[in-house]
Amino acid sequence: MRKQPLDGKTIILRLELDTGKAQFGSAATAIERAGGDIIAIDVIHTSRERTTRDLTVKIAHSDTSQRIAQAIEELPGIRLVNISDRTFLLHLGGKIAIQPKTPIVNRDDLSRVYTPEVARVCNAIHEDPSKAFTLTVKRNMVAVVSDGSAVLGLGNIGPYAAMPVMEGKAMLFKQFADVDAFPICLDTQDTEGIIAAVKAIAPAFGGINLEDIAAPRCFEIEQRLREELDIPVFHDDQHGTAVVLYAGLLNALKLTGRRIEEARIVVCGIGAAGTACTKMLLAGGARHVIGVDREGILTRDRHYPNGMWQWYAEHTNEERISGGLAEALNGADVFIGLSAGGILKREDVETMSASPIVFAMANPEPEIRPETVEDIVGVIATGRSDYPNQINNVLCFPGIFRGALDCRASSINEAMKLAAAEAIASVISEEELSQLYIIPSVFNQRIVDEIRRRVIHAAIESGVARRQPRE
Ligand SMILES: NC(=O)C1=CN([C@@H]2O[C@H](COP(=O)(O)OP(=O)(O)OC[C@H]3O[C@@H](n4cnc5c(N)ncnc54)[C@H](O)[C@@H]3O)[C@@H](O)[C@H]2O)C=CC1
Ligand SMILES: CC(=O)C(=O)O
Ligand SMILES: [Mg+2]
Repeated sequence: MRKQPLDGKTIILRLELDTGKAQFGSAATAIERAGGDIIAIDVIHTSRERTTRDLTVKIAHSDTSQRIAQAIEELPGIRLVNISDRTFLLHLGGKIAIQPKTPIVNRDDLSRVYTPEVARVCNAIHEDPSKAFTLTVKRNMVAVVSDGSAVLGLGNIGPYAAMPVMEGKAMLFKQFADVDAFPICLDTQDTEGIIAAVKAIAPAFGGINLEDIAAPRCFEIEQRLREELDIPVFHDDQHGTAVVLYAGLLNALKLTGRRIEEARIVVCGIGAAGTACTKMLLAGGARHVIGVDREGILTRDRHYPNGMWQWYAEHTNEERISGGLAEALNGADVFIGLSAGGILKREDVETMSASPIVFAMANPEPEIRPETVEDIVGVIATGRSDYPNQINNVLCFPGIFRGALDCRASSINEAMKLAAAEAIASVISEEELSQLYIIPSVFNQRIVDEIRRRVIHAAIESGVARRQPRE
């Protein structure tokens, strides 16, 4: 079985028990019957009338916690105050913090980090704004900007609900590439409003990572910001995803003995990620790409009000195949899913060519679970950490920004993206390449350095580097 087992989840139940009415033993029995394994009990508060206890319970499946909650609700004199799981506990108070680099222990320190001495530094930057890169956090700071309109595959959940994802991205930047990143979730979904807000905050940042902004507005926002700012602006869902997908596909094609020029490729979900991935595939030589969205296959026989779809229809599906996902998949070699969870069925995969490549990249739920088709596919990958072959933009954005910041690039261009894709693919040697290992793990220590090195080289060669960093 290829699926890596999910560790049993630990939840913490806070129970309030009325003295006299409630029996703790009945709660313990109900929890065990519902599938929970009590591993610790803490008394939080006790009085004559009631007792509050925290029960740490191991569960094997996510739906067990709901069953436990229902079972407890039926017990007299016992109230379930809340259920927290370790994931929620980990999010308490957010996941990142800002730390000063030097302590302030006396007035002299205070005078230098703040007024009056800081004024000399301000004046130096006023005289030469490029000094902001050396004398402020700008040099190593990236804004992770979202409007909450296409958060993972959860859709338009808004800026507050988007924060945990953006904080997570900021953590990954720091953890993997020592880039200081800050989550900025904007309370506007207006294109001009987003552009204005990002331009207004740009002085503090050396780069802008746009995240989870829905198509088609993400295209204009990115293009305008690229034109109007002199720091890299990178829409991660487009380009980070495309870079990693391309790297993974190069290896999967090699493994299954296919050539990109001949492979019949179906891209499902023609939004931010699907569009950028297609552009990268076309630039890499793919000639038989078909795009499918909710309304079916995109074809040049139709006119689309969405300009990007119009472009897409004109540059793909030369054979003018029409219909839905089933028609597109018939005989296809590759499925690339960037759409929604669970939409691909085993019967669909059975109509593809022998040993097809299936990249089900929707998050958090892939288009199809690997265990459903692992016996009939050549390669399967998802965007998740709990399966082998994780195709996720986290493999790209830390390293590509590390490189761009270190050479103070004014933008992240096509040459740098291609360099990043080649860097990722190169981390796996011919001997290592296998069905379960077409893409390196995010924990592979070589990835960020390899991407950084090649991206800096590409930036210098293509003339966007403003500084030659030391190796
Ligand atoms: N693994 C990875 O690294 C990444 C995965 N993703 C995932 O890809 C998905 C799309 O992300 P974005 O492009 O940013 O969103 P988006 O909102 O820009 O695009 C999604 C597209 O999928 C289409 N779609 C939805 N349901 C569909 C269905 N049943 N059949 C066909 N098309 C359908 C939508 O109409 C839309 O055009 C999300 O689940 C996201 O989590 C996105 C970026 C990176
Ligand atoms: C991975 C990612 O950026 C997404 O699913 O939106
Ligand atoms: Mg994203």
